[in-house]
Amino acid sequence: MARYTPMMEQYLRIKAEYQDAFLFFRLGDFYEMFFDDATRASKELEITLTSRDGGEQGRIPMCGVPYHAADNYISQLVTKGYKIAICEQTEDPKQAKGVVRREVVQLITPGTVMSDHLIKEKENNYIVAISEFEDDTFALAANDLTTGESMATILAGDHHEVIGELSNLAPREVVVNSESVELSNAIQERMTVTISIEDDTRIPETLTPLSDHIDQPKLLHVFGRLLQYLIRTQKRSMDHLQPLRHYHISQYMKLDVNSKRNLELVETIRDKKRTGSLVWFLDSSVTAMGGRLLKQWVERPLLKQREIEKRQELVETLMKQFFERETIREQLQGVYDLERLAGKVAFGNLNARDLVQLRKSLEKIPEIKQAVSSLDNPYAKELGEEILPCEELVKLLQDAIEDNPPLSVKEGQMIRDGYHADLDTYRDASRNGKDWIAALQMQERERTGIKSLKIGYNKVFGYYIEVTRSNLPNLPEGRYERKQTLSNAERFITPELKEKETLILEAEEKIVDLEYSLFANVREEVKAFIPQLQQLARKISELDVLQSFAVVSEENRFTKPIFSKERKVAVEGGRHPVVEKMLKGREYVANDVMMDRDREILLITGPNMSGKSTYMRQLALISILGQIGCFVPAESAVLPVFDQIFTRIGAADDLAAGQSTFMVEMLEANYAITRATQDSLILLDEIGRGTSTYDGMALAQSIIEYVHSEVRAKTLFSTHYHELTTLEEDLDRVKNVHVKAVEEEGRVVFLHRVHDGSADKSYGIHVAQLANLPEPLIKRAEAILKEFESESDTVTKPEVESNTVTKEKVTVEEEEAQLAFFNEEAKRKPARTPAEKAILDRLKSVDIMEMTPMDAINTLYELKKQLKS
Ligand SMILES: Nc1ncnc2c1ncn2[C@@H]1O[C@H](COP(=O)(O)OP(=O)(O)OP(=O)(O)O)[C@@H](O)[C@H]1O
Repeated sequence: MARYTPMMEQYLRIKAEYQDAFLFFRLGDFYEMFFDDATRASKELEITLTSRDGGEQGRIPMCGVPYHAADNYISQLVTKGYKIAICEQTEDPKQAKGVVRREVVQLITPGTVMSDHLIKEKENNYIVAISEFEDDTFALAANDLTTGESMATILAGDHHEVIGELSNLAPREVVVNSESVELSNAIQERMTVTISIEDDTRIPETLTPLSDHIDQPKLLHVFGRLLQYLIRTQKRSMDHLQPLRHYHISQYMKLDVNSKRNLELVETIRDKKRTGSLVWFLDSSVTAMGGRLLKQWVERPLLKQREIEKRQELVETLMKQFFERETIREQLQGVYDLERLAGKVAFGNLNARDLVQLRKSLEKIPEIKQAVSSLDNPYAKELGEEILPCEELVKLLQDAIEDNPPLSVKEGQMIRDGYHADLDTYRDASRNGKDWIAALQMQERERTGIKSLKIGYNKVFGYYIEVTRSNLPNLPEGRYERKQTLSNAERFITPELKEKETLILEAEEKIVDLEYSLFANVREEVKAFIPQLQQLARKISELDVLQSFAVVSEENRFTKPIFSKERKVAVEGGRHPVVEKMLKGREYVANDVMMDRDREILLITGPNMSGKSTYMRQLALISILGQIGCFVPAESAVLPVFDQIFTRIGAADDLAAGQSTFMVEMLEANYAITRATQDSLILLDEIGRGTSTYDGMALAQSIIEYVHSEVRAKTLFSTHYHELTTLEEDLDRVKNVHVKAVEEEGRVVFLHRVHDGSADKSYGIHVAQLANLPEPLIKRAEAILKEFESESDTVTKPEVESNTVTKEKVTVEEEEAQLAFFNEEAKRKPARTPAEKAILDRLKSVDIMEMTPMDAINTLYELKKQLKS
């Protein structure tokens, strides 16, 4: 059998265990990759592919990266979703018999990265494990390795539920059972995430304290999977893991994936950026921890009125007590990321500078505690009591660690004088030695009369006496032994200098070694404080988010909403905070939203670009802001506590995507109407526009009827089917509102103001008139419209179903109605002149989504010309 070299055999043995990762195989100063890994890595990282003798098998592909630059390459691969197994030499090559022993010391995966430049400051980096159970339930456990936070929940339902919750956590990696193929596929269809397998679900013995308080087998099952995976990949201590927190999604407002996306809560739809999202708008947090918690809160609005009001009241206090708030903000500026520092302590990869940061952060705490406690609010007092300054730790760090230590922990200069007796002795020796050398330099200058003589030090030759070439004749014979020749100077050593050098260097070596071990001890001692630091981090983040709410509410003239149990919305002068901010100078037109038992469904009409979607989103955002405890952008607001918010809001790109969009539209509408309750808010934007007019209109109407009689959720429904506005007459709780636009000096001006009643029907024609379309064409359009109107009153709109509408009934009757639609439509096609027909055909064929404004003007110009000819 053909064999590889012994080292390649070792490589293959190790690689067999890490099939799904790039194996970084340490060889001297390089990490090498071989075979397929090498071919793929050379492409991904754009590094040269070479080859190496593999033994009897001939040459094998190879590429490598220097170990000191490996971080950068690892980052690139991890960002692309790959895993990297780091395989080190685990014995001294000089002592090794045969091939040096090598082992994988860590598996770096997208969900477990710790390196600073791979994790976002204000975002968690979750890894999520999932377990599927036979009773159609799922358990999810999430962990952020950088902060040590762990939480788990149980979900009932289908993959949709799982994906919904995953979208909240936005993990980079999901760990499942090897048999969960369907689930993995469903997840990968909806999100970019690395899927990993872990079949072992036993809680590792050393980590049982993390879940001692949990008795639900499903949670333990999934947490076991998560921990097993972490242990397998990290292979190092994880002392900072926090006890598992069991959370229930029923405690929070439900926001499905679409709604979060449509409402741009954490990122914008178009370019997936944080800038322009609600989180971005709200973020006046000072610390990175606060930023992370803010995002968590935005994604999980509360349901318990008392909890909401608790936050709200503290925000109000913080707004009133400006001085205390400013003190808190100022002190928070100096607080570093305690949570992630705690993570670094646990992994042992922090340096003395991190400890200085930790000390400085902790030194800010007493003043923060003081300022919080002095706020006139019970929640603040509670926080004040819970914020504990870790004095013992501060003392330890103050005594032990220098103010400006170097980055490296192997160069000394980290430990303060007076912290350790032996260290002080060595330092004295070294310092005295150095004084002695300074004195020697003086002596030698006097003795030889050479003013430029100096004593220096370098790593290779140690201490030396340097004399420039021109002064050499003045140097006495005998005592000076030549050490090194430079171009214009000579370096010498004397026996006494040699002797002192040994003393000094020995002392320095001892200093560096001792400092390192003292530092390591301090780091170990800090470990004991991890739970306290984490608790402190939690409280500080909470405070930071609340002060952020206060700042944003004040800066943007927000008001405190009142929550009412009457299922009533009364927003006066409401605004969409992000759109308003984006208007930059142009005035945002505030609008009221009034909904109650008689106004459950608002049917919104108005021309394109008039502000229908903004109006709808505005209510959703006001509700979310209210339920996370922030003030809201309105003059006054009475709100119900919504249990869920559903949205179906089309984007421009949806329009271009055509038919498949219609399917998505129907799926989303279905999702909303089947899950919504009386306490939910539904936003449906131009439902039906993805299909042909009558189809779409029929569906839109039946959806409204269904929501009206069966669901009874508060619903905002925007539509361009003007025919639907007559529903107001037939359905008690449907009301028309419209957004107005007017003509001013021959131009359309959008007023963005919402009024009761339906929009002016001939609006489109009006716009055409403004666009200077030929008079005969406009006249003709008005005539056709009239014709439509008289017919639509008798035929086009099917009778409204009674309150007892059921799905089956709708289908049968609607079929008949639709048939009538089409027959009538065929009959009433007005006669057109050939010129008109040509123009209409041309109009039909243009794809507006593909046009530039210039194209559009040109086309219009040609059409006009055509008409005249
Ligand atoms: N109340 C308002 N005050 C000021 N400007 C507004 C207001 N509402 C909307 N706008 C501006 O008008 C633009 C269009 O608004 P929006 O997308 O809500 O219109 P729309 O009626 O839903 O349009 P379409 O029917 O094309 O989807 C917004 O991007 C914003 O710049």
